[in-house]
Amino acid sequence: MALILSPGGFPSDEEEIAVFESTAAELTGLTRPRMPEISMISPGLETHTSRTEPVRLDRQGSSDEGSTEKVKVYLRIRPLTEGEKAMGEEQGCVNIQNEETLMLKAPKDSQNMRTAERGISQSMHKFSFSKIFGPETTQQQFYEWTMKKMVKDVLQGENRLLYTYGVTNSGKTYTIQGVGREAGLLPRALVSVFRKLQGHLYGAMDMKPVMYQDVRQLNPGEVRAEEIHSLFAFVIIYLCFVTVWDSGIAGLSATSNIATQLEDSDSVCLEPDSLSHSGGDELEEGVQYSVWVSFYEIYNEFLYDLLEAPPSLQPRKRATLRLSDDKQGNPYVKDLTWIQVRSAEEAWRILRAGRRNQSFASTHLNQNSSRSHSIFSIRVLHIRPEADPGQALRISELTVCDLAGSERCKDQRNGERMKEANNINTSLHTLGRCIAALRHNQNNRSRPPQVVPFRDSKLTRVLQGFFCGRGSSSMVVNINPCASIYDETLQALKFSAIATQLVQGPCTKTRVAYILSLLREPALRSNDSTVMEEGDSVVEDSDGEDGDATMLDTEALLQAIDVLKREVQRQREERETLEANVREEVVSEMMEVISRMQNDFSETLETERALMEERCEDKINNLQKNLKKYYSQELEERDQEIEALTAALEKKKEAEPASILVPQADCEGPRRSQRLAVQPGELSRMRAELDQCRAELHAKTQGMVTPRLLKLQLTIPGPTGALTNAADRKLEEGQRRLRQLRHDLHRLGSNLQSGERACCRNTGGERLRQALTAADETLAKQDQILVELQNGLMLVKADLRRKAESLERIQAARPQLPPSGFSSSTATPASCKKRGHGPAAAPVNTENQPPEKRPFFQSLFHSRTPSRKCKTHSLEDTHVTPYSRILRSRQQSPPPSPVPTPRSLRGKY
Ligand SMILES: Nc1ncnc2c1ncn2[C@@H]1O[C@H](COP(=O)(O)OP(=O)(O)OP(=O)(O)O)[C@@H](O)[C@H]1O
Repeated sequence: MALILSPGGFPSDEEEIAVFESTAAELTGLTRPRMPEISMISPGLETHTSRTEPVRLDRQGSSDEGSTEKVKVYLRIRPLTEGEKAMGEEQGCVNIQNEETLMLKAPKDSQNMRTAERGISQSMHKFSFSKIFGPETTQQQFYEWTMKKMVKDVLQGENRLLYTYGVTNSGKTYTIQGVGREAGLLPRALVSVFRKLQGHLYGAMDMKPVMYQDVRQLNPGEVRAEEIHSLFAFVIIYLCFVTVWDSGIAGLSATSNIATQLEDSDSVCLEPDSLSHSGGDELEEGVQYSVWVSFYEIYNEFLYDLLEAPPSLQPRKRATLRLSDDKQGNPYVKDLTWIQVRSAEEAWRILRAGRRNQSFASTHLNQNSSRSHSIFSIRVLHIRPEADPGQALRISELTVCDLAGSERCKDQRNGERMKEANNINTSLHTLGRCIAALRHNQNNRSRPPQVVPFRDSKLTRVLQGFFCGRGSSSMVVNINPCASIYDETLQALKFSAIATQLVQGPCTKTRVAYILSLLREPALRSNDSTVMEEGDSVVEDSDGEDGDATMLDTEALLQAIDVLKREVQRQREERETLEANVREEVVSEMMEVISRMQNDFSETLETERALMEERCEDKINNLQKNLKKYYSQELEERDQEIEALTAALEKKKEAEPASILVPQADCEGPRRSQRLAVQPGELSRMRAELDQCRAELHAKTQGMVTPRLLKLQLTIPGPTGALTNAADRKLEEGQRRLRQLRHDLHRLGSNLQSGERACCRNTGGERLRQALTAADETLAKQDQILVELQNGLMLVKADLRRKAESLERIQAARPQLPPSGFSSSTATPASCKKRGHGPAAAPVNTENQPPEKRPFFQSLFHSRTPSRKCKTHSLEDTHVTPYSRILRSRQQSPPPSPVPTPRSLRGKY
């Protein structure tokens, strides 16, 4: 935690947005949103006492306490010490403008100034108080203004609370207890009380305050025990027995040292002269007073009795006290020690003895810092011994609470101090929240009240009664004008600003008047004629609003109770009806709101949907437009390309001699060229491969022709068997190469197919596909022809073998003939001419060759078209189309090689 908790739950400086003026501080949102807690204290009216039951007494209010009177908040500024001045703490940050107004000006090194420089908060703050007391104010002056009237009120039967609040080392303890001859408020109040009660003290000890604010009639045994207890306590006090208590938390050494210091230095002088004499003129005639005191502290959210007598001399762990509620739900400290005192000195000594048990410690700001909230109470029993012996008329109380100083947790170097500071700040914070909630409820009476979080800390729980009608409270704010603790001082003043807005809780007198008015109400009495009649007499006896309930007789009071019960019942029913109506209204309003929200939501949804649809449509239209544009551009480009290719093809066609083109190739050429042009890279590669194939095919064809011719030449003169075998080998090799070529051709066909596919996607694919199918069919036909040619070849080979055999036989028959006669290149031209077909064709062969086989053999190497047979071989190599060349290469492939069927090829397309 970096900064001290703001007790009132105020926003930090960073959150401030305007000049802070205490009287205008708004305190909304400080309480938790839960159902209201019933915190009003019912005063009760019982006056009958029994000897065993606790007695509930009424608290009579004074005439000057109205329900609209603001809570008194006094500001006291302590003087700077010489040391502090020397350290430059005097920077004029605290300025008294007049008796009620204080101006704070942030010193340059303060957090407030830093935030002010950033424009987040203001550096000047104005606060209003009931009265401001400067550093020069004496203890006597301060008492006169603050406590004197409270003492008077208490003796008249009222309950009063005075508590000090401020940063540590700001002078709270000094104000309450004083130092040396500078007696504080409490010793002065004690002196004043006993002076006023001089001659009016009740001597017996048979009545004792118990619980919340009851009186217990003691039996003789209890009286004796009480006397022994008091005597024991006094013995301890008078012997100045220094009992060292171990709080179990704070540690021994600090406590014992402080106790010694108190004993040595903190001897407040109760000088009679210091108090202006005031007799007991205002006291009731015939009433005697019994004065009891108690002293306890709240340390780390535990309650410790500071007047508990030690059972042994050994230090021991202190017992904690419990908080309990009486039947009416009023909180009280259970088993708290109450000691009857007969003089101010006795009371003062008890206070001093209790202080030895209090938790003090040395902090960096205060060497003798109170680490707990200490609460000293004086209860006065008002007794009429003659008129009503053994009964207390009423009980009143003066409580003085010295709150522990708030301090920044981060300043604590010790872990225990840190824990203490945390608890102190938390309880002070809760006190601030309670005050804020009370103020909110007072300012907004028409609205349901906020929950006042009294139960959130022990401190607020024990002080709850003073804020809820048990009595009135006053607050003393102590500040230290040191510049170094300016930020903490500012927070303390903000907290006090809330209290200045608080109105005192309704006094008891108002309630009595209310009860009496109920008895006078004819409407209430109409249901019960008896009550009305008897109530009339009550009304006659009563003195309007100022009437005293104690003046009524028992019967009247019983009837009043009945009336009140009915009134309670009526109010309860009214409230239930009101609640039901409110709930109904809330529900209907909520339903309206929900339906309105639903409609709004549907409208919004509809609008959103329309908007989305519109956007989507726009997007689709844009997309369509773009696609259309893109594809039309693409098509245009393709068309242009096709046109260009067609033009180029036609041009080429015109340039090429038409005679060398096969019809199929003629019709297919341009289309294929178109495809090739579409895929220039791929098709040029294929074209190159085709050319290569063509070259190879040509070479093979030559290779095949040559062996055959050679064979024909050699069959006649040479050993025909060897030549035939060599020719066969060559033929087989040629066939193998042909197969390879066929395979290559097939691959090329696949490539062409993929190229065509790519081409067909964007161009007239269907037409191309049809053309290819037609080409395939042509290919198939050519294959068929090829097969036939293969068969023919086989026949030729067989014929050749036969011829070779006959040649051998002839040679065998004519051994004188030279064997090289036919094979020599110098063979007689006559013999050659006889054959009519060049040197390769032997006359025997020609004669033995079946006449129909020759065209077949020739067709193996030439076009089948008779009109083109006249074309030379050189033209075949240079001018035939690639497709016709491929076809021819297929025709030359041997029969065993797999021939692709038209069906299988078609399937590929
Ligand atoms: N009005 C004053 N005139 C002279 N001295 C004062 C005055 N107020 C306080 N002092 C001195 O200031 C010092 C701190 O005062 P005190 O112990 O009362 O502070 P405190 O607020 O009770 O601190 P803590 O909360 O830590 O207990 C003491 O030495 C006290 O004597």
